[in-house]
Amino acid sequence: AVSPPLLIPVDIHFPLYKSNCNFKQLIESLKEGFATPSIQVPMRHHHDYPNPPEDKDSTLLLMPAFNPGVDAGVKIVTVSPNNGKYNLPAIQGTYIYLDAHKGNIKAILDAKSLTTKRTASTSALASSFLSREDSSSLLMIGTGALAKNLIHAHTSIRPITKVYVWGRTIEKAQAVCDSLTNESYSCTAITSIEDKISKVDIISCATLSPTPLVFGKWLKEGQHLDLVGAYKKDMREADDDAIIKSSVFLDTYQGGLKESGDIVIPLNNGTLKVEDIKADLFELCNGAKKGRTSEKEITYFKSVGHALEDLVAASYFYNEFISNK
Ligand SMILES: NC(=O)C1=CN([C@@H]2O[C@H](COP(=O)(O)OP(=O)(O)OC[C@H]3O[C@@H](n4cnc5c(N)ncnc54)[C@H](OP(=O)(O)O)[C@@H]3O)[C@@H](O)[C@H]2O)C=CC1
Ligand SMILES: O=C(O)C1=NCCCC1
Repeated sequence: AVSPPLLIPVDIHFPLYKSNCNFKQLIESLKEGFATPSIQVPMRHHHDYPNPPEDKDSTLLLMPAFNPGVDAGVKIVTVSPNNGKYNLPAIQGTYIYLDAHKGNIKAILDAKSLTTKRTASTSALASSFLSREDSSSLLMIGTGALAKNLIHAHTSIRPITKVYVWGRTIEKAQAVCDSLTNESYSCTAITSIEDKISKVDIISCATLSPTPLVFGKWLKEGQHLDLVGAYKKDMREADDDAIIKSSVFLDTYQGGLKESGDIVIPLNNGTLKVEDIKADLFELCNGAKKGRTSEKEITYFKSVGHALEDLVAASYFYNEFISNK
């Protein structure tokens, strides 16, 4: 008898992500994914656990998703919020990408890179529905692993000519700008959010801040706010006034309504009602609901991350790997 072929999973690491991420294509794949009803995503496990050597809890996320007959996967990531002081990323982990028919493991992917690419692309997908089409300036708040990817993703879908970066230290903001060479936009490190925030079209915020950095009093008509950090109920990046002035959208109702202080705090204090939330990405991508409806509207997009994004991105990078072998 002939034994079945040994299926050896491929190992996908940082260099492939770096050289093979076409944001426009990944954004389009995510749009198709959010409009594909067969993909199933159970509520993720979100466990906060004490981290005695630090003064802050860490978080463990277990994120499965499956597209029956096609593929499946599960991400295991930790968030260690004090890692900046050890020069380590806050998000680390692994993604196991599976064949959904026979169950074999097709690939093991580095989850830090997978997460930065898919999260940035998801923000840009939301922006494609929510920001003004003529948006020409972007303020990036945060200088971590996501910052550069968010800049690449946002600039891939809008005619942005000016990017500003704010971080807790100007050196880190400058380092983000220095890493963006030969781009079609200028990049300027800034020392005060307040100085620039009212003058830009898109504001993207990806930090570990427990308290708001974006205040509604600074927001102007027509702006789009992209909030990526605040992954726990006691964290937030924007205040109640930002909610009051905006049309609110979520990545998904499943996680968005439960996990982030940017939504849970205003829901609990009565500033926001569930029925005020305009749409999530499933509804925007399948055409059930509209995004921006006027030039003057301020749009507020809050993401916490969803396993569908990981499955779609794992499939994208797996196919890139196979076609570049
Ligand atoms: N919505 C989603 O789908 C996802 C969300 N995330 C979240 O996005 C955020 C950014 O992720 P990532 O870039 O990978 O993380 P990094 O650890 O690489 O970077 C964190 C950034 O946050 C800054 N920061 C930390 N504390 C504060 C504070 N109190 N005020 C202002 N800035 C602060 C850090 O500044 P400094 O360098 O000075 O410490 C750094 O710029 C995290 O909260 C993460 O959990 C991540 C993945 C997916
Ligand atoms: O992968 C995700 O999704 C994450 N969401 C919130 C914080 C860390 C990672």
